[in-house]
Amino acid sequence: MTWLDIPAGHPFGITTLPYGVFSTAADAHPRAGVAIGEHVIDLPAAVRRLAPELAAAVAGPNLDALLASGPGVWQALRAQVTTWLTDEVYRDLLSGHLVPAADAIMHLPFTVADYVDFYASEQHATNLGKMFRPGQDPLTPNWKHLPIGYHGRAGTVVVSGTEVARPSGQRRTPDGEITFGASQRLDIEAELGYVVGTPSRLGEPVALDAFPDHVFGVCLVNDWSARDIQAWEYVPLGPFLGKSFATSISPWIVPLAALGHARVSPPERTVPLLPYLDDEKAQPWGLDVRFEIRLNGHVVSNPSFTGMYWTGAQMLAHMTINGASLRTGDLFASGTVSGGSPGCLIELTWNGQQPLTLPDGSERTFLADGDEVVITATAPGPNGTVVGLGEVRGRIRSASVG
Ligand SMILES: O=C(O)/C=C/C(=O)CC(=O)CC(=O)O
Ligand SMILES: [Ca+2]
Ligand SMILES: [Mg+2]
Repeated sequence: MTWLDIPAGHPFGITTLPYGVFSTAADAHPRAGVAIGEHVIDLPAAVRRLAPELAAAVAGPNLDALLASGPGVWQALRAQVTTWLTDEVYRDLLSGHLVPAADAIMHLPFTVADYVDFYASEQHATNLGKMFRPGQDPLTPNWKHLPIGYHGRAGTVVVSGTEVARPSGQRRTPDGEITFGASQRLDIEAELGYVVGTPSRLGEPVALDAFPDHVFGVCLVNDWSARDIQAWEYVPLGPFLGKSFATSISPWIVPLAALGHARVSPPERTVPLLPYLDDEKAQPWGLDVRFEIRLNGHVVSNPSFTGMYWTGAQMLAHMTINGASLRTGDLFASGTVSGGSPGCLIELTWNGQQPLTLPDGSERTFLADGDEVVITATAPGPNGTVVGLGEVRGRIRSASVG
């Protein structure tokens, strides 16, 4: 129990303690913070006062130093923050370092090194296969042998709240004409992102059970996708400009330590896996995370992460099995989460053939200029608590070209 007044069931209760980067009107320096209820702990200031031995890990304008400091420091800092918030002794000292969350301006929390996007939902892969490759098996022959992924564009990862300009590019019309212009099929993709802290050495794969030694935590990802640009460009090298214009992430990174109660076994594997991916005897890294997607304030879908075929540990093991090294700040995303209900509009409207009707009477197949999408998610915490993953929000503005 914390001495702070937090409404029961708050997604940022004492069992969450996510890390982000904020500034305020009074102090414009971006710095690390921990969200607790309707407040943010000014972490560098609190640590200088209460745990100076950890000061180096929370210094600087972002979470880069904390990510690089490794699991020992991550555990020590989380234990400290928990003690400050639960032991009355710290009440007066810590109160001076609490900022109202409403005053916090959130920034991109870490320097994104490499960005990789996977394709780990069997439901999503099956549906997209049917739409993009009609007449073929929806799942490609490799799908159940390895987590398929591609390298994205790290420099266009933006923090929640950043406006997204509608991309322009080449499309092919149904009668085969090649045209240029603003995307007419702009979509969302609700995903879970994994944030790498501890780097690895070139030439040394990261085994399944080393996942928590390297991954600091998770965030929410909206991998904006221009389906018309994507459908024309993607053969044979995969997604390119249809997905590289912007990827939004939530401002709060929830540490893996907060997700202990959310861990579940992934679905039964119907195809035997090679040893480096075989997690049958390993600790399971499936996660019971429930998403909610709102379009202009209206809930349009509630996908569940729980049945994702591939786990984060398998994605990491696969990403490094060739000896590719990890850097602090690498971000890898799960791919669209479409368990139970879809995590993108192309599935929700079945390739634009079944428009959604919003409560204001307007219809949507894909996103219109001015539309705002908010993705939130929660996971179960200990003793019936809720661990919130916060939100990733973005509004579409009109194309600047075309
Ligand atoms: O099936 C395809 O050709 C492509 C599908 C996607 O758009 C996949 C993607 O970005 C990964 C994902 O989010 O699942
Ligand atoms: Ca994606
Ligand atoms: Mg993207």
